[in-house]
Amino acid sequence: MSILPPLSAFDSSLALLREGYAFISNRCDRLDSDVFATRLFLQPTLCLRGQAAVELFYREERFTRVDAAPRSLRQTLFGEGGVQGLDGAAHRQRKALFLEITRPARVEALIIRVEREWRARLPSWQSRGEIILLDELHRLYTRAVCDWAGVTLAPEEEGQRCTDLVALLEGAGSPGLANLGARRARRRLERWLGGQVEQARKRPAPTGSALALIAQHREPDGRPVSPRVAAVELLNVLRPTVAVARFSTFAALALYKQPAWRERLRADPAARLPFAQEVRRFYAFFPFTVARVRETFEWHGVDFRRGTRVVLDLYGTNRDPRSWERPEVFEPTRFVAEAIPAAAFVPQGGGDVAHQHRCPGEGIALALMTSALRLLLQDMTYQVPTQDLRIDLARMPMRPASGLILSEVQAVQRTRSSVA
Ligand code: HEM
Repeated sequence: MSILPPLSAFDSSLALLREGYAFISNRCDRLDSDVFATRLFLQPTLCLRGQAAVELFYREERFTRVDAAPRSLRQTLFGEGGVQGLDGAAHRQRKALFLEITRPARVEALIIRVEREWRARLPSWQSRGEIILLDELHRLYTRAVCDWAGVTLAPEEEGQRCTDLVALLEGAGSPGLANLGARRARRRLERWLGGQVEQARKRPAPTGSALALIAQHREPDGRPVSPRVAAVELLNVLRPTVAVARFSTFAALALYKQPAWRERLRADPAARLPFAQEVRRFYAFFPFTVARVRETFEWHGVDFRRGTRVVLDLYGTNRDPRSWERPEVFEPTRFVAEAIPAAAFVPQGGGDVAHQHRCPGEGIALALMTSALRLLLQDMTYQVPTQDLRIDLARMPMRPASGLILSEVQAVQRTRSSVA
């Protein structure tokens, strides 16, 4: 028996595109329920929000990821055959590869490259009147992550590869032409990286690089992954690392909006981590994540029928007033003072990273964000001119409209004592 609250619309896809990040929360609030049934893109769908829902969603015996994401996302954001669509032993083996790639020592090596690249670009930023931080960070992270991953990127192709990587993010959540552009970008990127995997199998790539580890990876049956699937997995490292540019830009935006925190973070490097955590909670990237019901079961009086698509609201969970005091206020100290329940804070998914689909890139995201804060606070001075900083919740992934324009950038001469 199901006691689902009724929703009047036959299909809610247009409402989803109109309301974006707020789509699930708006309905949960209205229906006073953490679960509701609807149709999205003509498929029956259950939408979930909140801590208890997160705990349910990450039970592997309840849900599968095979064939879960809509085709339009698989052909743009994720690719076909990657870790996101695997279950069980195949998933665990592939996931172990990502945990190897994102080990803390490797993340440190990435940060060294990013900081070197950032400092090298300061004179050019200084000579231009204004820069758009989001665009600059996309370029900078593309260069640094390719070098770090062992991927050859000629200087003349940096612009196009960066544009394609960003198109995967921007096009995935949009209908029409942008989505078509993202599909084309994926085909170009997979061809390019598939070629590099084939090369790496003949003449090994730098030891320990993501390219080398992925090229050498074996499936549970002992066979190597095909060059195309290897390219999908390499893109699963490059694309989201470039995407952290958004979180770093939001960190810069939060510094601008919170001048008192600016001073505090300058004086106290340890406060930068809780600040970055609050940026991940307050601003957002992935609105939702998706699975399908493995076998029919009942939860809170609601039927979860086998095969039904289920969408978990990450954004709404991170702002759920039952878990967060004054969730609409940007307040980094909540990450210092309070013990945060794991299922309440899910900007990059929940559950256990080795066994479930939680993002393996949280260490990279936090390290890149705290490094961006360090560079913005210590290595440069700049102004934030008047501009359109509004954030449109219907635009997925979200961004400040202007991309955050910085003007009058000046490099700060570093002395030994200024390096923290
Ligand atoms: C902007 C920062 C990032 C955000 C917001 C983000 C968010 C997410 C989310 C929401 C998921 C899905 C969780 C789920 O379905 O349960 C995910 C999965 C994943 N992320 Fe990230 N991520 C970010 C950065 C990274 C980075 C830097 C990497 C680089 C290694 C990465 C690699 C992956 C992979 C491979 C998966 C699939 C994991 C699996 O299916 O087991 N992500 N991410």
